[in-house]
Amino acid sequence: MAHEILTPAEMALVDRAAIEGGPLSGIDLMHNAGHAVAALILERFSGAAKVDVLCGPGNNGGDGYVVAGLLSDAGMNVALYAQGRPRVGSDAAIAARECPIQPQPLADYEPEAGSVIVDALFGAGLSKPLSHELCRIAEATSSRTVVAVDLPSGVSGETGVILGAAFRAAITVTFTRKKPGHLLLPGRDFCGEVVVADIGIGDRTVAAIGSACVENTPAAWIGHFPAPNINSYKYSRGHVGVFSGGPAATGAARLAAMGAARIGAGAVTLLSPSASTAINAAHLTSIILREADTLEEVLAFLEARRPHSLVYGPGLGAEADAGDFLLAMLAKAGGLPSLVLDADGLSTFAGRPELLFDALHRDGAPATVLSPHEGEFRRLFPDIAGESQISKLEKARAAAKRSGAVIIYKGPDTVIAAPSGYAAINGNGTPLLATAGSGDVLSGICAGLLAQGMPPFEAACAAVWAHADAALRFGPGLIAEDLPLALLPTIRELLPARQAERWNTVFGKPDAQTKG
Ligand SMILES: NC(=O)C1=CN([C@@H]2O[C@H](COP(=O)(O)OP(=O)(O)OC[C@H]3O[C@@H](n4cnc5c(N)ncnc54)[C@H](OP(=O)(O)O)[C@@H]3O)[C@@H](O)[C@H]2O)[C@@H](O)CC1
Ligand SMILES: Nc1ncnc2c1ncn2[C@@H]1O[C@H](COP(=O)(O)OP(=O)(O)O)[C@@H](O)[C@H]1O
Ligand SMILES: [K+]
Repeated sequence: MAHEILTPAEMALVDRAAIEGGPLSGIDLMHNAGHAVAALILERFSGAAKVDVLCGPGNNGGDGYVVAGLLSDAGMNVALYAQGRPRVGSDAAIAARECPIQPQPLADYEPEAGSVIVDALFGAGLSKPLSHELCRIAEATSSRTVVAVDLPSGVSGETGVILGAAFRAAITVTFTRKKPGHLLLPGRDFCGEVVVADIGIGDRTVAAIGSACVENTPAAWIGHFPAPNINSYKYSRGHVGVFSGGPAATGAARLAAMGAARIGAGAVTLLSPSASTAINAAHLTSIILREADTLEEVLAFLEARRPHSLVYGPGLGAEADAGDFLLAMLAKAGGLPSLVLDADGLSTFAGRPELLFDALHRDGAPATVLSPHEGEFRRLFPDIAGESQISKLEKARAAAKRSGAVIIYKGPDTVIAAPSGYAAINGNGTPLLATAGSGDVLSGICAGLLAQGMPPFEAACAAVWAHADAALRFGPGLIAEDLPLALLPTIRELLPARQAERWNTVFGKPDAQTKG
């Protein structure tokens, strides 16, 4: 799969394996990397008055020397500024020797208007915060056009964290695969457009490293995306149960219900306390309404209607009784359908999360997706949230392992992680989603996909991607009520893609394996 995300350490292993396996040597790869960056600059910025190439002491700097030589050969006005000389015998030292331009000391560098700046200071090897001098240069270039080689210097490729300060790139050209720092915030914000260049390392060499992380694109889950069969009927297409809150908080559950219905669940039942029945009835048409005040009434519904998934949390109130009710349901219901816990269904376990985790690890526990935003994550996993050294990716993985559930760790850089450690980082998030109730719709979309038989990790990934894609297509002015209907263009493109995937399967390409 060509959508793996590699940590800098994994990338170094891939580089080494490629060099050892041949036919390309380290300097060949560096030439290819430099070619990719130079070609992009010639394509996009050939009219620039000048190109200033800033080179560091390692192989990132080596790429910079190649870029400088190529652009100069192509007739551009190039100046080179270097910090430190490459280590004798390194590929970067070869590249520096081959470069026809004499480097000037980086300390003398002052950006000029009209120049394009190539940041080839540090990439995967960034090991400490930028010095004061480099912070000054990063700051001085912040309003200029910067093309970053591999990563903007100062961005941690592993975590996306900024070490001291970072260059703000218009375009980042990285090699072979993206790194977490290209997708996780704040790094993503410093990368600008990210271009992944092929420098001659084959997919097999990458696959052999066994990265357990992908970028969340349809390629990661389209093989599991549900499509109705010709003989489907409403309940076989997927039946979702959504728990409604009390009379003052019913909207959240209705948003989830509409999300589930629009993503293709054939039937959605809103389980409503009797006090909320009238208000829910006044707002619902195709969604089925069922009164349920007690655990017995809920269990009777589960027994009689056998829904395929449940949404528990939006609008329920974060008091302890919401959690107690869920635990009782988990203890009593045999073969509970898959479950999406969101919002109050998470917050109700603040201070006692192990009660939930124990229940989810028990034999016969349902497949569960937890979809916390930052605050809910902190309530359920305070120690993991407080770890300053690990990335959002690693936090989501640790939370999934501990809870036994798939985690959708929401935010502008949503991470989805399975208890196995397999994870995806979402790249299509949009601030248009920062609107009240959009998370409720997401929980419904996820439950709708689960009800249609999508495995939990893939359902979570698909829900996150489709949710953001719908928002992007709808555009400014979006509110949560718009989201279910806004899903239609997204689904209309996904279904033919699913069909094409089926044909690939018929012609021998293996169907996607579940990663959950
Ligand atoms: N053959 C290959 O593998 C290929 C590699 N490729 C390219 O190589 C890049 C990785 O190269 P790399 O491993 O040499 O690391 P790089 O980013 O140059 O930094 C290391 C140097 O910087 C120094 N340093 C670090 N942080 C610092 C700071 N804050 N302030 C000051 N100094 C700092 C660090 O010092 P040290 O930590 O040792 O003290 C060391 O000297 C990768 O991003 C890609 O562009 C491509 O050509 C494709 C083929
Ligand atoms: N700035 C942003 N960029 C991208 N996605 C965002 C942003 N802010 C919020 N989101 C997304 O919007 C949704 C908000 O969910 P949540 O915080 O639970 O809101 P609510 O409780 O109001 O429904 C999540 O899917 C989150 O990832
Ligand atoms: K760089």
